[in-house]
Amino acid sequence: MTDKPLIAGNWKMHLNHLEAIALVQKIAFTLPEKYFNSVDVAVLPPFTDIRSVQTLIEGDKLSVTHGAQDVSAHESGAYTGEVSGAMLAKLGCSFVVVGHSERREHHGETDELVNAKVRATLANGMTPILCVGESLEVREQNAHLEHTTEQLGAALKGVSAAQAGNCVIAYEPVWAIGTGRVATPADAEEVCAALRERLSGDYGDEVARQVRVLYGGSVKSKNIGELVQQSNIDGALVGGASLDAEEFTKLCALAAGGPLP
Ligand SMILES: O=C(CO)COP(=O)(O)O
Repeated sequence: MTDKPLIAGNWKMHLNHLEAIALVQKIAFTLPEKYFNSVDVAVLPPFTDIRSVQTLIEGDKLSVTHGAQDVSAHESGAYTGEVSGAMLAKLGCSFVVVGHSERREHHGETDELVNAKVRATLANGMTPILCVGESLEVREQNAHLEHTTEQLGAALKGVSAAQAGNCVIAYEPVWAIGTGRVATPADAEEVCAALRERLSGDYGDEVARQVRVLYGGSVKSKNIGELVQQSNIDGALVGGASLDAEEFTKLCALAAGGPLP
């Protein structure tokens, strides 16, 4: 519903810090400055790359923003292997992906933990990119709207209207992630509209309008155009296609309304 879409590249567990620098440089080199008036572009590298990406972006005053793929629910302390919100904020992160289905599935993240991570992100002045999405089984039972809106409600428990307005929601159907099987624009729009309606019910129309709702799952340059034309889709969370500078910049340019760089 916002005028300016957000295209966020979730690199997942790919690229070391040197490869990360090369990719951000290629993106910034390929995408002329004027595109950034019409699209926000973010990269979400692994933790080990963030400092290098920050140094490059700040040093060269690039218009690309950056974030992280996860955060600890704890402020600090004896939590071996975890990274706190304060540490990420100090690295200039604007965004943190929270509740990605890969973390829910492989790391047993519950709605309660996702909620704690949303709050940890907000408490440190960053924007959560809160992921929700149904499995194929849930979709086949036609329970996808209920499932995703309940995930949203649970993740935002205790979050104020002002904080909710500063969240990004990403609808990522699990069956569309990394499979090449993109949701149809109509299917994606149906869920994104339901998520916005839930936000409106919980926080009012103004907050619901303010929040960017993204679609994620096999987004490529060939399907981004139709997706961002949907009235409730404000951009995309891109996995595989975000690792290829040419494909990713093409996708960003198309989200900005073109022409191709
Ligand atoms: O999980 C995703 C982004 O967070 C989507 O991944 P793909 O674009 O590779 O399907």
